[in-house]
Amino acid sequence: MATTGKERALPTKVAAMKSRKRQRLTDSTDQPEAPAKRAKTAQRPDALAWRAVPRPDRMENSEGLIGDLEEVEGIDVIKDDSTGRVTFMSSKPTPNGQLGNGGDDERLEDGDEWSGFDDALTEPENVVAPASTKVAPALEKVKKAKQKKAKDSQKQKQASKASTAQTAKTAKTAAAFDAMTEPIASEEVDVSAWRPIKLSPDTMSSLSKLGFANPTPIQSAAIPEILAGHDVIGKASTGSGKTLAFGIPILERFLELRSSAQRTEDAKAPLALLLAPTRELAKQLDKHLKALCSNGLFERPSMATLIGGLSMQKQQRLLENADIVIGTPGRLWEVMSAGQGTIKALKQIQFLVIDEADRLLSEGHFKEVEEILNALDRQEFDDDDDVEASGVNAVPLNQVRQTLVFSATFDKSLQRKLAGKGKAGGDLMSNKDSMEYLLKKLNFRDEKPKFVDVNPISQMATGLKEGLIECTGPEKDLYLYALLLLHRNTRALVFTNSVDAVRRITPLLQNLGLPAVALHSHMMQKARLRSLERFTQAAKAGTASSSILVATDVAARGLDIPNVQLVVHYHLPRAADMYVHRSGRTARAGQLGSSIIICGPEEVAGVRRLVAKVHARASSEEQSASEAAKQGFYIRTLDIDRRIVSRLKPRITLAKKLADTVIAKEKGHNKTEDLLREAAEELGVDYDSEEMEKTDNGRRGRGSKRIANERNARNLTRADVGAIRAELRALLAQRVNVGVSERYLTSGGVDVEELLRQQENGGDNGNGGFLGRVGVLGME
Ligand SMILES: Nc1ncnc2c1ncn2[C@@H]1O[C@H](COP(=O)(O)OP(=O)(O)OP(=O)(O)O)[C@@H](O)[C@H]1O
Repeated sequence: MATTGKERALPTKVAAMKSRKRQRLTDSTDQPEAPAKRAKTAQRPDALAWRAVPRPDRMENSEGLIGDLEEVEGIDVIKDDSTGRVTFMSSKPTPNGQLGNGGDDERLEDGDEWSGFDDALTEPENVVAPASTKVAPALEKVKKAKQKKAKDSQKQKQASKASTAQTAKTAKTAAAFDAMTEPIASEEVDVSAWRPIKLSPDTMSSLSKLGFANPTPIQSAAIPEILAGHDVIGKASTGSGKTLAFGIPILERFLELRSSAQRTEDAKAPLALLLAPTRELAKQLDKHLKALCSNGLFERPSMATLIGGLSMQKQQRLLENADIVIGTPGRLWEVMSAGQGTIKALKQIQFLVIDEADRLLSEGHFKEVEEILNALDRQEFDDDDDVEASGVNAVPLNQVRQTLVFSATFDKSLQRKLAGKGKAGGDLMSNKDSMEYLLKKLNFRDEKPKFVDVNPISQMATGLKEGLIECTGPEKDLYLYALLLLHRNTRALVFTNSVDAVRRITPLLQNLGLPAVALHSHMMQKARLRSLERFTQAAKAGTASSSILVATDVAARGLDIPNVQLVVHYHLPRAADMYVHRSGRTARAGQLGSSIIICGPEEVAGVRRLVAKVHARASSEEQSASEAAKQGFYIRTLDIDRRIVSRLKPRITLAKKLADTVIAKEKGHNKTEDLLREAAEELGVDYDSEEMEKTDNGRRGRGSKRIANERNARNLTRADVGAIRAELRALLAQRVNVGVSERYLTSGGVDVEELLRQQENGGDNGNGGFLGRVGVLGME
């Protein structure tokens, strides 16, 4: 194939890239023509209008090995399969300039490599589209031509059908996030309490429309420091408004630059870069900030949210014009390193925000975070602009930006150091994935960033009540059921430590007539969103119906789901900070909520220590756990009347049988797994940590018994299953006599809370016969 002189000079790798690109271009031949749109003539390749393009950032350090890159637009590459001959057909622009000129209408159609979320979720309607498309434009154009040609009448019909379904899906998926981030109020409120912070009238009016009458403590404390230009490390309890603590100053700076016309279209670089550990949290940041900016009369900042599952090209284009960039480290690094001039643009950011900082580390994102930070800090000069030679004193990049780090939890010893009370010295760089190391890498511009800790005594929300329920391992399901029955008409989040436990408990609760949905990391992204949507919709509706989300720790951090009143730790959290984050899904934004741990008798002492540690003062980090416990916080055991719980047992037994049947049949087809499982059983070892439910102190749990149950369940016939179902239905409709009066519990119809309220108000046996003061589970 003939090539341009320049192209011949390229190394093999780049030539191969081009050749791959062209190979893909030949696909256009299998689509019907759209003659009205173009007039084509065969051209010699070297006669095509090749145009130089900048090298992707990742290739910048190629030390001259890679020659110039070029691209060409508006051509079709036709390959004759029989001769292998390739012809380049140039396409003349149509009179309205729609083909090959990067016009708006084309942009609306591209980026169709949807894989995960819907486009509407990521393309903010206020984003001004880039004037020219720099990313692989030839490929883009031909793809669009291909789409246009493909619109024959039959396909059009299918497309319109699909698009209707897609629109519905888009709206639905978007709704899941909407629900998570719904502003608290939509009526304007008096915001005079914000005056001491000295915000602009635009921001004040936004806050008023959001219904946020008062700043939260972290907002009061952090915003002035950030506005004064300091680096800030912010710690505040879960649900306390940390997002706007950094979001408001970013908006303020945006408005300031806009009004002083410093931020012209020509010199536009992103103002802020926000890193979040998960896709859900990145989307949530996006929604919170949009909500803040959407109520004012000002022009909103453009936002680009870079997360996996979406078209890279589209994200790169969004980035070109973004004021605020939000991303998960993996995708952000991918986009940064493949982009052209992206790193250079991001070096100019004025704010770098690390949200849920400790989770970034626990999610194993450290390497990417490190790459991003290194790239942002690398000082670069034009080829002939050697610093030493020129004697130019460049402004260090970290001086250009403020760094803001936020979380609800920080390691206690780190907190002490940040607060200036820790021991000096120590090898900070030795523990490479520690928070301390991250903070070192962050290269703050202040010698000492401001550590804003608005809750040094407790990391827990003030409206949170905590308690524990003591029962043996095999009784956990029973007690969970009893607890959820007692909390009918509430939104409850049940946390487990394994995906398998979620898979088992969810159908178990559903069989018992409770509206449970599952959320874990092995679910497809769309299924995760669907679960969240079902849960949040119920939560948002605020109806009397209950709603239960059974989840792994994937849901533990940051998610702002409104109106969750109860968090249950079915398994003990693996670390103290996880207890804080899980419990933080309730009692948010000044509301009330309960967090209840279900644990075995042998675990109680450990649980008490864990909870006491969480409540212990940051300054007393060196004290022993028992000392911390003595300090005051003592998590109470909630008494549940065992006689009553035992009456629920037959229901649980049947519901478990049913759930086991479904699980066993699902697994039934996997012979290898069975063989491995049985072999492991014979050897008396765990087959898989997720398959074999363990007790939380690491001892072997009920795995063997469950395998036997599953085997039995697999052998059940359809008639057997039908009989169990009928038996369970009958049981669920029956009274569970509390032994004191004709009170009863069922899975439906009876409002247990009402029942117990009556008892509290002087009904027979004021103690309820079932639970001690159930309204707050004895936690008043
Ligand atoms: N000043 C305010 N007044 C009332 N509500 C607020 C205020 N600021 C934020 N909120 C609301 O409080 C809720 C919790 O805020 P946010 O998600 O920022 O908490 P967070 O501290 O980041 O929590 P987490 O640590 O769990 O991530 C949100 O729904 C938010 O809209």
